[in-house]
Amino acid sequence: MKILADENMPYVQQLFGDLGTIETVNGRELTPEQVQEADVLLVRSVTKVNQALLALNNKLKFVGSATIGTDHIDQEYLASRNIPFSNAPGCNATAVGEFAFIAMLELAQRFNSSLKGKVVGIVGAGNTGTAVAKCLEAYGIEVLLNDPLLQQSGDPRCFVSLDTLIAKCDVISLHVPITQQGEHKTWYLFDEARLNTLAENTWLLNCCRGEVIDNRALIKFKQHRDDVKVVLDVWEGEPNPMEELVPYIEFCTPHIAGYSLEGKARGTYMLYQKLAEVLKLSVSKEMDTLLPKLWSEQLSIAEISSERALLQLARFVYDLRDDDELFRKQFLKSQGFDQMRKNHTHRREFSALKVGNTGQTNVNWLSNLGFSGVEL
Ligand SMILES: NC(=O)c1ccc[n+]([C@@H]2O[C@H](COP(=O)([O-])OP(=O)(O)OC[C@H]3O[C@@H](n4cnc5c(N)ncnc54)[C@H](O)[C@@H]3O)[C@@H](O)[C@H]2O)c1
Ligand SMILES: O=C(O)[C@H](O)[C@H](O)COP(=O)(O)O
Repeated sequence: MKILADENMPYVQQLFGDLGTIETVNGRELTPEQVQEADVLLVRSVTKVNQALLALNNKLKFVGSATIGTDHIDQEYLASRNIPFSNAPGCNATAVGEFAFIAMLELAQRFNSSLKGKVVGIVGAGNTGTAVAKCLEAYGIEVLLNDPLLQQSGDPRCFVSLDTLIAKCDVISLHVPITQQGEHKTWYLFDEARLNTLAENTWLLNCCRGEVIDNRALIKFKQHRDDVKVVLDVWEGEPNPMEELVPYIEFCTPHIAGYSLEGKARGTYMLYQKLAEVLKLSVSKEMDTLLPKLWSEQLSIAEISSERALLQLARFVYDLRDDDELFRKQFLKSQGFDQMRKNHTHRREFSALKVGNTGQTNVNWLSNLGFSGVEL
């Protein structure tokens, strides 16, 4: 069996090695000729899987995408050819949640403000939006949710309209899929008109898909609204963000909010489980055996006495400033955006850090935030 896998997918050899021959490929540049002989195709978000890509292949038994988003997959076409497909819902939700939380702490530090006391609005309350809310609520932040689809489906949480969220929130974090049709389409959800409704001093974060914000309109908006601060992990026209936009953005990253080691491993592992199901094989491998051990058992804290101290702890896990600095140096170079993604050192999730409590009792909330080993 020939298994074609994106080169940016960790643990493919360990999980799929027994099942066939693995060939790794540059997902962005994959051609129909390369796919021709594949029995299994494992991709990430940069590969458009459609009729054009699969035109020469008549033996494909499974397509898997180790991602949450599925906008790069023509699922109707796969179904028409009876090719089973699976993505990896939720695989990197914790990574995105922690990324957005850390970015908010960084913004607070940069603008001599405090995240504590702000109201945060989450647009799209699925896996990643809920993961952000979990971090914020653990830290005692008030969160408002907007998700008309979940609201209509009877989700028992409390929801508000997007207009109310914009009016009431100091911080807005976007977590919707990209959709181009229907009543709740998200393409340019934040267009010029909506950007102009943002309250003074709003912080806006986008960790979902670039085209949820009209990036040209954002440039125009920022030219006269310096009070609004923006964090972008995703960009219209990836891998080529608009050059004029970058100077207006507080923290820039190349679509790596979901790039925790755990998140990527979970993505590959979920495809392994799905392929085993499709091929009627038993699942013989455990995900936990793939990951390195807990990161540190040494870190003992008396208490997190201030938001600054919390940021220090967060930076120990992931220092967003490093990626931002590298992004500004690299994004205009040929393949700069993709090289940064390819070479990204996977950060660990909070759960990989075992924090020892040296006796104080007021650090219990850190375990709600996701850290391991915090005890009363
Ligand atoms: N930056 C990254 O690395 C990264 C990582 C993971 C996911 N993503 C992106 O984030 C998206 C969301 O991921 P998820 O796991 O939370 O997906 P999800 O499907 O669990 O949740 C998305 C939610 O958005 C809601 N929604 C859809 N249209 C909406 C609208 N117009 N207004 C408000 N809510 C709306 C849906 O009802 C759903 O509950 C993915 O589709 C993917 O494109 C990016
Ligand atoms: O949809 C997702 O899960 C993310 O956007 C994904 O993690 C992006 O990373 P990529 O698949 O492009 O490596």
